[in-house]
Amino acid sequence: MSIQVIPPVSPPARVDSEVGPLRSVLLHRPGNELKRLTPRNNDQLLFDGIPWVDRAQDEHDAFAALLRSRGVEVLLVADLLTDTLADPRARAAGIHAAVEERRLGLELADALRSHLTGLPAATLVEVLMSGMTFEELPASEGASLVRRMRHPHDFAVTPLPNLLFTRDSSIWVGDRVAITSLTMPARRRETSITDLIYAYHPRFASAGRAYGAHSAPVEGGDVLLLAPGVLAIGVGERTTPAGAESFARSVFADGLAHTVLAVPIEQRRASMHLDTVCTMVDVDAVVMYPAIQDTLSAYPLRPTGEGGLAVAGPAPFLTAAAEAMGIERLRAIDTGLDPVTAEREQWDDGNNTLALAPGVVVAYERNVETNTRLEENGIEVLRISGYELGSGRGGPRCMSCPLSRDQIA
Ligand SMILES: NC(=[NH2+])NCCC[C@H](N)C(=O)O
Repeated sequence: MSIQVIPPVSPPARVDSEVGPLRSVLLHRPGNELKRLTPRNNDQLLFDGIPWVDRAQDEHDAFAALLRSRGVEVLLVADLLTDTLADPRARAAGIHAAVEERRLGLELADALRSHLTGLPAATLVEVLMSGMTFEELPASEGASLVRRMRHPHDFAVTPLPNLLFTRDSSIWVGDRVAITSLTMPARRRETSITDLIYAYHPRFASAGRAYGAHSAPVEGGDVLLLAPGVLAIGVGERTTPAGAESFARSVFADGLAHTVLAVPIEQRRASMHLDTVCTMVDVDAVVMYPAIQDTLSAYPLRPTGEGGLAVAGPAPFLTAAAEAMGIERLRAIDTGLDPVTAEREQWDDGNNTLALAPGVVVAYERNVETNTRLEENGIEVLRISGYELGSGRGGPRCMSCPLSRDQIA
């Protein structure tokens, strides 16, 4: 008698909330792109330090292992991108996005394109993620003025160290994926990679798109799916008011939401995204940076019958959110910290938790006080170390893009 092996079925891509049991997630294991960081370029590349890459990889592997041990399927960007580049259209598009003719000049851009076209998929993936210096270009390519005048260590293809933060470059809302529009020049090309994966990887062949080819800036770290049909969008250093407005229009037009709360956040690095100051830890609870708890506000946006947008508020965030979610109260778990500890732990992404299920979150272990208060409030905290990962200013939520969550019962 033969035993039939039934292959594991991938859960369908669909995300309706921040806390529904997590089934599948997109991560990026940091690689050689982090080795491009130097004290001269780290500010521009949005890192606050120079990570020890091997250790960052170990920490990331432990994060992925924790998720797997909890039954979450972990997909990695590099693997998906390698499969994706088997399609010649994907290769051409990836190369097109990586070669900046304006910076390289016609001569060198042509030479670089033909060089990249000839590379095997695995090497091309490496170049698309880690970039390429002028020195690394084969000597035969492009005897251009640009090449002669640039420093050998300058980048012919810029590296993408922030790929690690998969949260920001695509977002699932319901059964559709939105490719975001990233604000900072150092990150813009990341969306060409997510775009290719969702367009050409067989796994996502049937995925519908949200937010079309809009260009007003919206980053995934600013978008919280508070409840099915209710989104909060932070507006600050990254997502602009125009971005929040056009994202709202688009999710309304697609019937993916009935309310979007536009939430002003301070325009500074410490609070670059809404998820740096507030993340959901349960169906009716958030962990929030205490300093903003009383002042955070929201402009509720709703569709009008004729395809327009009604803008209300501003109203206190917690009240507006609870009303839109149809619950009596959205609890902001009081981490009860003194202002200095709160500020230190917020900086280290203490408020940036990833929910694996209602009341179960992944958090950086270093934020001892915040984690203790979460536990005192009945939240299960799964700790990971992030001493090296954290130098990019991102925690467990930033480093993960949920592809599939179960509905909340
Ligand atoms: N969702 C987030 N909070 N992402 C953090 C992104 C950090 C990254 N270095 C940046 O500045 O863009």
